[in-house]
Amino acid sequence: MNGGGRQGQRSGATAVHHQRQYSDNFLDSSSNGRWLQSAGLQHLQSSGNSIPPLQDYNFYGGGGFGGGGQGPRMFRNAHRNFNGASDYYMEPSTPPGNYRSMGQKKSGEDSPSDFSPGLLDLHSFDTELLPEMPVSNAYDSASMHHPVRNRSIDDFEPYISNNKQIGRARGSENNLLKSISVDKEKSSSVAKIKVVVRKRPLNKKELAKNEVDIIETHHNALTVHETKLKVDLTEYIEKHEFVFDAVLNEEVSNDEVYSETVEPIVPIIFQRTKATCFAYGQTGSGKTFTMKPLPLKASRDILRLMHHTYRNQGFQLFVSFFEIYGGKLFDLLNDRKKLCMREDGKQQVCIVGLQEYIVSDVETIKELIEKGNATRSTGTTGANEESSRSHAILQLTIKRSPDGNESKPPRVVGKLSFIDLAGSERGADTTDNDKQTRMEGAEINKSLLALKECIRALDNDQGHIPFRGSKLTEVLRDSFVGNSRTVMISCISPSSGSCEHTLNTLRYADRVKSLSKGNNTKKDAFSSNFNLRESTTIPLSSVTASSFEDYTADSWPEENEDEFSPSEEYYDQEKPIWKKNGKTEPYFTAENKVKKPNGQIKWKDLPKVESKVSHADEDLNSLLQEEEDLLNAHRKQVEETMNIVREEMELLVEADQPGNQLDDYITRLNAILSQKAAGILQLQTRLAHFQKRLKEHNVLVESGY
Ligand SMILES: Nc1ncnc2c1ncn2[C@@H]1O[C@H](COP(=O)(O)OP(=O)(O)OP(=O)(O)O)[C@@H](O)[C@H]1O
Repeated sequence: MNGGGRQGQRSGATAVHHQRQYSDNFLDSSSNGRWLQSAGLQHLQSSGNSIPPLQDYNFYGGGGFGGGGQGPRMFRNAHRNFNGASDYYMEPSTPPGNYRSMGQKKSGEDSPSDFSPGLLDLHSFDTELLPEMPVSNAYDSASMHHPVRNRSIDDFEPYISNNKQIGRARGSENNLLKSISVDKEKSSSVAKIKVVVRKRPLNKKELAKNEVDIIETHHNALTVHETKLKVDLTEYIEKHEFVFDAVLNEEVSNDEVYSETVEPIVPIIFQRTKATCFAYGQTGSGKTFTMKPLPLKASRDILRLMHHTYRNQGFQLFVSFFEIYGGKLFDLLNDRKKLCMREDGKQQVCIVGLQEYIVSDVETIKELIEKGNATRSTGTTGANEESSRSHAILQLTIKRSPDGNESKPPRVVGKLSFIDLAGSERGADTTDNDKQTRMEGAEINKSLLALKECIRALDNDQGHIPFRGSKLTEVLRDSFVGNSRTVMISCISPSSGSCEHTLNTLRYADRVKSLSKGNNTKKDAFSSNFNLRESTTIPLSSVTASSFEDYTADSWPEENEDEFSPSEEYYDQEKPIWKKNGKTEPYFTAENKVKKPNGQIKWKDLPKVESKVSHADEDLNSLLQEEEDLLNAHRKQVEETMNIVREEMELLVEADQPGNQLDDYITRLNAILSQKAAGILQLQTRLAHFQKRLKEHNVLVESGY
């Protein structure tokens, strides 16, 4: 998680050792601010604006949701004032307040609602009166469960009118309201899973190390330019191409990120849907920077809807905020009270004791978010000075009393969850870290591994999805099943030094993308996995370090739309392998003369019998092309397998701590690898067959047939 401005502690933040300090300094998200920031000159940025724009994440202080800013970090390693393994799991700093266990529920009140459960379903609480909660001394402004004040949209105006982007805010409001009133049904057309990639700018550290930007973005696609070494140690560039639902480059503001990701799903949560937005990526890639402003922007839109479109319909908005740290749950709005996660009889996840606050204005939500962020666990990693060491989950829940009868306890209508995942680090990056950080890393990697297992299981249409592998996956369960919407924001660093991490993140994102509705056929899923039309070999000497764009324009071969797709070939092995645009074609036709991926033809390999039979060239070329495509598919298989092995091994090594049950993972990994090995063997057999045919063909041509 990113360090935020922390020059003065806000009055609302209770001063406990793990809390962050805040300042109202912020970096303008205007292009000027961004320029200064990316140039490492943020200290030159004016901090005199006392009322920053609502949409500026930096207004909300330090890291975590709503935080930001670049001020000096006063509390480094905030959660590490203790040493040694025995102190690893931090206990809540205050005793439980109004703790109410599942067992205390009155029987018969657990009536099922007629809507689908939300993430971290709180049905057990929704169907009974919410507990009376004390108003925190340190947090008076956030009145808990006070009646909705029924503020109208006009209540927001004074705040917004101070905002230099008022026009934009109103525009956005109009868009939102219009889109809902015109067609509520449209909400059902929002993609079930949307995968967005966000690239951050190079940071000071990377620039100082002369690292270059290796990510080229274009619309919803991006290309990673990976520098590799041949066996003779000459360098070449390998291109990896990916396509996602959206690709946001370093120029894109947090406002635009919101419009692209969360804004479209806000109206849906009034339609009995649960939605989740989570950020994934290596440590320091920009997850917190991206996630922080989203909940506040979303709650502003939710409140607008409640005050306009759904005025007087009895909707209420609740906020809760907790973290998963060291495999345990802590309430970030209740002095890190330790929470229990339980499954009810309907396999719905409940978080027992989680404090919810009823809110009716943006200010209160902002303060709650600040409070939660201040309480969140952070530490320093090799790649990020102030890294999120926990998964933070902020939930906005809409509830309503059944039949509009306010004497009845409100029930969940919909829920929007924001998950800022802790950053993953490879074992290789963690050598400088202390024991505490390494253990945190192990726990984080274990949960990310479990998440990956779930995604893989869903991808493979496995009957059993191992959601119970970690607390994180239990929490995320509802994001992937049932009536839900999920937005995954994959954050990537542009730097050459992070290439391997970036490719891992993008492959992970690609896997999640393949779960998306309308995109979930095996073929699509796997062809998306094979978006990696890599392996364009180019001498590095001809590439200027900073300008891949120029290089692409001038020297790189055009992508051929008709290019053979090895993915289809491999995963659809019952069909003939020669396919163009999805159509099967005969092996030996003149039309099959397809450019090689690198635009070259290996004429020197061709036998010297060309002119005797006119169509022999074409046949031969087709055969050679087929052979080459097979080789490419084979190479990709091997590479993919190696990537899986490397990735998994790193995660396994990191997660291999006493108490972690890794047998399951290892068994599953073995199964995956066996499957891959079988695929490779099959390709090798086919390749041998082709080589035999090629030989026969040469014999025929040489003998004049
Ligand atoms: N799009 C961006 N534009 C400008 N700066 C960015 C952007 N994304 C991230 N940064 C900066 O990069 C640094 C790391 O970002 P951040 O803390 O969000 O990473 P993270 O992925 O949350 O890391 P961790 O997982 O370790 O918590 C911060 O200084 C942040 O301000």
